[in-house]
Amino acid sequence: MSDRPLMESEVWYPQGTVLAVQANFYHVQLDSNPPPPTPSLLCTRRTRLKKVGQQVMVGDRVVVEEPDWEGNRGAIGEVLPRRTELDRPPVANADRILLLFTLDEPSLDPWQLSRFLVKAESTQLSVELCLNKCDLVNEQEQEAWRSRLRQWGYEPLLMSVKTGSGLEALEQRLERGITILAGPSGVGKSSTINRLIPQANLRVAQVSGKLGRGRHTTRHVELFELEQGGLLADTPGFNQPQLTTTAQNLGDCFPEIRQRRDGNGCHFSDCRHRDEPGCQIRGDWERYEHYLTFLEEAIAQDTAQQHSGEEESSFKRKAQAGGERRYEPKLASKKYRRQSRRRQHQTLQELCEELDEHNEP
Ligand SMILES: Nc1nc2c(ncn2[C@@H]2O[C@H](COP(=O)(O)OP(=O)(O)OP(=O)(O)O)[C@@H](O)[C@H]2O)c(=O)[nH]1
Ligand SMILES: [Zn+2]
Repeated sequence: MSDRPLMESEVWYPQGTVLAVQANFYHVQLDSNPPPPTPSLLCTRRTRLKKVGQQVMVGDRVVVEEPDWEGNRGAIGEVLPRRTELDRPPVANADRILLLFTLDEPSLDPWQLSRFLVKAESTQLSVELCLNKCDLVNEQEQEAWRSRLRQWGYEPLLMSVKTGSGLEALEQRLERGITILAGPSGVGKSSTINRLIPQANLRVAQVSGKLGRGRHTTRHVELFELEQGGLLADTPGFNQPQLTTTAQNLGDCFPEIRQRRDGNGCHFSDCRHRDEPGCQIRGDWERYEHYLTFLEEAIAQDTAQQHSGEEESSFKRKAQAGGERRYEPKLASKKYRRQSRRRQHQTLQELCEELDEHNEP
């Protein structure tokens, strides 16, 4: 077997990660060989990938064929299977969302934070919470918030871009995989990126110039390499994210609920945790009030969606009259069913539409 000639398909090609997409070009950061700094190649996409409609996203793991080391060029011949996929911001293989907030300037609004957390949890990526500008508040206040947020199920990282405190710990939390940075306006997202990735400014400016648009549009996403490892994507600020989780899935977005139901579940598998007998979730925990409020929103949205679905389906029946009838299986609401991938896309899509609205003139 070892004597037979090497088939073309067995030739070793380098692999890498797509950091940015510009028109039909892909910036691919090659894996550790040769380290560091790992060369980045400007790649095109093989025609056969185009033919089968294989898209290449930022964050994709790809195989680069025929690398031209002198000219720093290559061609993407294969996209490896994605672990996760967000539609908008369009990022493949993201691992976590880093939510950045502040205790002061602007002061922390628990409801707003809760909304952001639920929205972030609804992507099913892991969620890191970071509180910036801790130079503006005293130790006591910091400690009070820390223990309060622990009750919510989060271990917040307090930091200050201004003094540099906490930045090392932040880098440690981000040193593996792909992180998506999000948070309301003015909390220091740009400052954080510029501090962690000094060359980000420069690269962003170049890309923006070519594309003729600012960096704060969700259609342009770029991954920045952190010095300690890990990749960071920036998303623009937005103020009140619209919650799009179904009533059934809302509980999944609260660590307090996930934790409480790990013991004995509620008596009813579709318990909404309001006034049902045998509920294990209802009770004296701070964000229970948030849960109830968001639940009302979710129920209203579910109902609105159901109505529009009914209209749509009666239209379809008419359109198909006399033709072939198709029955689609309905998914029964299972206890704690995780959101489908489609749902995940919708959620992010909505998130991004809000971002666009907020940022584009
Ligand atoms: N005191 C203090 N101010 C900070 C700190 N980090 C950032 N700032 C200030 O906060 C303001 C907002 O910072 P940005 O980095 O622009 O915030 P952003 O989150 O990118 O804001 P958007 O672009 O609106 O989304 C700036 O005036 C920063 O100088 C900090 O750690 N301490
Ligand atoms: Zn319950």
